[in-house]
Amino acid sequence: MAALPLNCLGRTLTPFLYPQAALNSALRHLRPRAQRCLYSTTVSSDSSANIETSHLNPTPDNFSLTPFVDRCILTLEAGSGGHGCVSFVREKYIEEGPANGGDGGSGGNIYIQAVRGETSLHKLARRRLIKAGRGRNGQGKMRGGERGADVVITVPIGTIVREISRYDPIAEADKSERRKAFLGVKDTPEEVEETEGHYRKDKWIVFPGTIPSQLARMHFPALPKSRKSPLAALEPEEPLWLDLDKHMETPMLLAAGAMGGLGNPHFVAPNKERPKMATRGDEGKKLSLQLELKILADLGLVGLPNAGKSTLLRALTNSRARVGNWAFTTLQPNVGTAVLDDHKGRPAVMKRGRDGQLRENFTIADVPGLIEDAHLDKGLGLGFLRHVERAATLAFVVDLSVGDAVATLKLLWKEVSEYEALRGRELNAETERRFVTYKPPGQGLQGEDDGYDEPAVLNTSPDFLPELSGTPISSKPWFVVATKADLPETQKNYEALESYLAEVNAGAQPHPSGRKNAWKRKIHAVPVSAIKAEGVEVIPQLVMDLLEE
Ligand SMILES: Nc1nc2c(ncn2[C@@H]2O[C@H](COP(=O)(O)OP(=O)(O)OP(=O)(O)O)[C@@H](O)[C@H]2O)c(=O)[nH]1
Ligand SMILES: [Mg+2]
Repeated sequence: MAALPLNCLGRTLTPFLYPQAALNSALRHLRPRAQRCLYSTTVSSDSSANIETSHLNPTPDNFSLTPFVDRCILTLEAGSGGHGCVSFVREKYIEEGPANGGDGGSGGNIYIQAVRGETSLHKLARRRLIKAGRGRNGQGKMRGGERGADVVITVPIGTIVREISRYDPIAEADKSERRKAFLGVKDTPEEVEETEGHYRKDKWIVFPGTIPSQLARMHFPALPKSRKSPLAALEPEEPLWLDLDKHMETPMLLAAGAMGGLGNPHFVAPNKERPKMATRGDEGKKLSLQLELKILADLGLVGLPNAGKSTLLRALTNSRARVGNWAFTTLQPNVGTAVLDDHKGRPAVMKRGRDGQLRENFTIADVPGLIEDAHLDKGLGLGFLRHVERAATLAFVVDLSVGDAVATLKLLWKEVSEYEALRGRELNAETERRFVTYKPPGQGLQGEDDGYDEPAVLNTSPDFLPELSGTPISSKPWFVVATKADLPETQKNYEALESYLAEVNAGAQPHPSGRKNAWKRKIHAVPVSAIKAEGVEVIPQLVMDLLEE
């Protein structure tokens, strides 16, 4: 103990108080920095059973499970407008003052914002219906109503928003008017009567205490046109199709609130100085949306069940993913962040990301294991392959202690590339379906031979295009992590894998994906023992190099 250099002891843990901790800290200092798990040097024969439980070899109940939902359907309702007010000036010596009812406040808007730190859609999935606040009614003395409260929906980065349906009362009214104008249909006398001169319960507010017989005698002006909120110009084009793949500093408008009703001063006319009516606020628009989260990690782990993916995630990050010696321990994706520092506050790897920013960390997505025919939705396959689809780089995790590593790698690639082909076919079929076919005039709306046809819109399909992933999976940079290298008799398996990859690199063997334009600049194999955290320290540097490509 006395022979240990004092400067290598922890500053707060003195040997006097914590002899064991000080000893450990000193030993860590004496160990060589890079502990690359090279086969010749660090193969050991003890199995995981002999390794005592630790962060990397936890007991099956030592894990933290964060709620995770990656799809949900939401109904959004923008705020309705408040009603206008019917009121008159009332002061001493002014018995019958002029109208002074304020306008109703506009309804609240609905915004969406993708933020760092959110990882799942479970909170939204639980809510289902999200409503913005209604505008308050106008008040006397020309006081306008307060605006309704806005709502900001925060979603994780990587969320795709698709519109299922929408109901916009103003657009509907507009459409039917345009239709009438096109067909040259005049309003029927009853309709004219209903809009001008008569009371409509759904449109007008009258002076409190007005009795029906007075109502029948009252003359109402023509209904003012519904007003669009000025903010509506900022709404994205319909149908909504958003891929929120970046952190957003400011929220983005999805649905603007409706306008409030007009107070009674709006209806003052030369022969009518004290109008006793105001209009009701408009109804807010309703949107039904489908949200889908496709994790955007820097590194995606692909492997068979029980290969050791979650252990590898634990070794590289602070994650507490569940680890267990059985297949399908992981049932939902885990995302961990690997911090690139040397535990002294300085970066261990200095790299700039694609946006030119210095990277301090990178994210790793551990998804449930793939089995044969995962692309046909066997096992937990298809649901989670889409999280792999958007990872920037891939690590194929191969268990050296079970079966032929080369065959396993080929099987994994087969599943991944079948999935890619499936997506490609879906996309082609959808593109064909969306070609607009010419319809001669006269074959307009079904069942009505009125010659009016909706203007041709390209996006009329109720279900939308599957989104284009940036890069095809086979073009992503990838490497192989050969894990469980601490187990006996895994060396041969690793050597076979290494020589196979050397042949692929040299072009003597085809790429395991079977595609021509697949990425194969220099495919690395990294032997590791995740359970002992040996060999894993080369992975951050490798990932950062690949991310730069
Ligand atoms: N000896 C040894 N055992 C390991 C190593 N990595 C993982 N294991 C063990 O392998 C078993 C499976 O590990 P997991 O990390 O749960 O495997 P997984 O790939 O996440 O499995 P699924 O979630 O079911 O797909 C556990 O018992 C681990 O302790 C390793 O490097 N060496
Ligand atoms: Mg797992």
